[in-house]
Amino acid sequence: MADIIIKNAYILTMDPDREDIENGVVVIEDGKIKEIGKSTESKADKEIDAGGNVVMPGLVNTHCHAGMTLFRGYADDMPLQDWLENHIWPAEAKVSDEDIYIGTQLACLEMIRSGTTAFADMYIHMDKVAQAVDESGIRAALSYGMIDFGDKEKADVELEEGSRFVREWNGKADGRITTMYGPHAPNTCSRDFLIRVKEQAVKDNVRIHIHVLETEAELNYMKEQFGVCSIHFLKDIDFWGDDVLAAHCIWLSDGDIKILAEHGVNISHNVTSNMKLASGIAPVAKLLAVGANVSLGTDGCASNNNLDMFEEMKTAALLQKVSIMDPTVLPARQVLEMATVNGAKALGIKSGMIKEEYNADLIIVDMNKPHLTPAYDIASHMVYAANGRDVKTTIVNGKILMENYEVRCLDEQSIIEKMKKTSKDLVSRINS
Ligand SMILES: CSC[C@H]1O[C@@H](n2cnc3c(O)ncnc32)[C@H](O)[C@@H]1O
Ligand SMILES: [Zn+2]
Repeated sequence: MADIIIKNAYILTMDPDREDIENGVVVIEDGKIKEIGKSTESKADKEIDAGGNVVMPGLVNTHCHAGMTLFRGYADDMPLQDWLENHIWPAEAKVSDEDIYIGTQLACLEMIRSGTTAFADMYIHMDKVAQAVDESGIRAALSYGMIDFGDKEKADVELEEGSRFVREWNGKADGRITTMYGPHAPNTCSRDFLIRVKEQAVKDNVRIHIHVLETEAELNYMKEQFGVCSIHFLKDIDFWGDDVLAAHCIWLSDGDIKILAEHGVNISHNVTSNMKLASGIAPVAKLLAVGANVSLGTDGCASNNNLDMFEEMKTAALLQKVSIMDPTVLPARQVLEMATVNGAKALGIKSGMIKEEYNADLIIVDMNKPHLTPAYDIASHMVYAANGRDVKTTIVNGKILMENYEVRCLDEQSIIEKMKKTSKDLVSRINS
């Protein structure tokens, strides 16, 4: 007996070996996709009639600071350095475990509502992040964000905390939680520290999540300090590999692009955050053209200001087209691939496709909407016309987290109320 059968679905498989299936079925058992096709002989405890709506892989957000929902709209309209040093970091110094817990609960709620089934996170108070992820039912690759600023004692403390977190949470929550090392960036972490982090990550067999070349200021700093850009600097210390998830990668030369592709580095393109902070335009079309694995991320809510991956898909496509003045770059299917297949590859999870034996991480998108009518091309609609509010049902690891717009795994109203109170308390703490 299977757990769930979804019938009457337009299945957007995202599997390169399998075309979309109209009027299809998806059979789910033990957290995995057991069968897909036109019909099935299987029986299940639960049947969902998709009503002709779209069933597709859940979206994978490959760069987030989930707890930063706490700072949604807190410090807008300024460049990265001023934003981080004068607003965000002083505020983060005042947050408590409980603040991060509620911030992450809200983020999970927002992601589940808008069709994200897995995300990569780098932040602080990570035990609370992991607890919120565990309880929500979502999937995540979590890392404690480490900064040493060249201070040896701080480096030891940060690496110890990063390692403790990696060991304590890897594989927890029925395997929904995996862990990574999270050195913040090449201009906030010392060379020695980055070497130690890489060694430790290899030893522990986990991946690394890092910000790279997000700003021109970082590029200039690295050239002044080390005579090379961050890409060459990290190459020289043997940091690069397919175990690395590099967020942003905006200020790249053609040579840098080649290095990233040759080393199989996973690159998270965080287009809305890059536009809001006016950090620059990442050369996504060039990266994809040389075979680099580029996925999509929202970044934190203070630089976005939401976690809607449908918005990221549309904005990523439009910005590349206009920046290169070529409407053929990043067509809808390729953007969908970035948000699903490539994202899953970046996190090292068997998700991102509707395919037998893959994790049952999938969503149902409600097509019965004025802005989705008519529907000539489903992939086009998912990228250019739909938004996160069109997601009707979200399933992760074979568990229904939201059905017919009703979130089951979290108490939505209580989380919203708690965040309203928490944000008021936090602002008075920051200003005191
Ligand atoms: C030490 S935990 C992670 C750290 O990163 C900060 N952060 C959030 N968004 C960005 C960004 O776009 N670039 C660099 N750093 C960012 C976050 O506030 C945490 O302090
Ligand atoms: Zn970030």
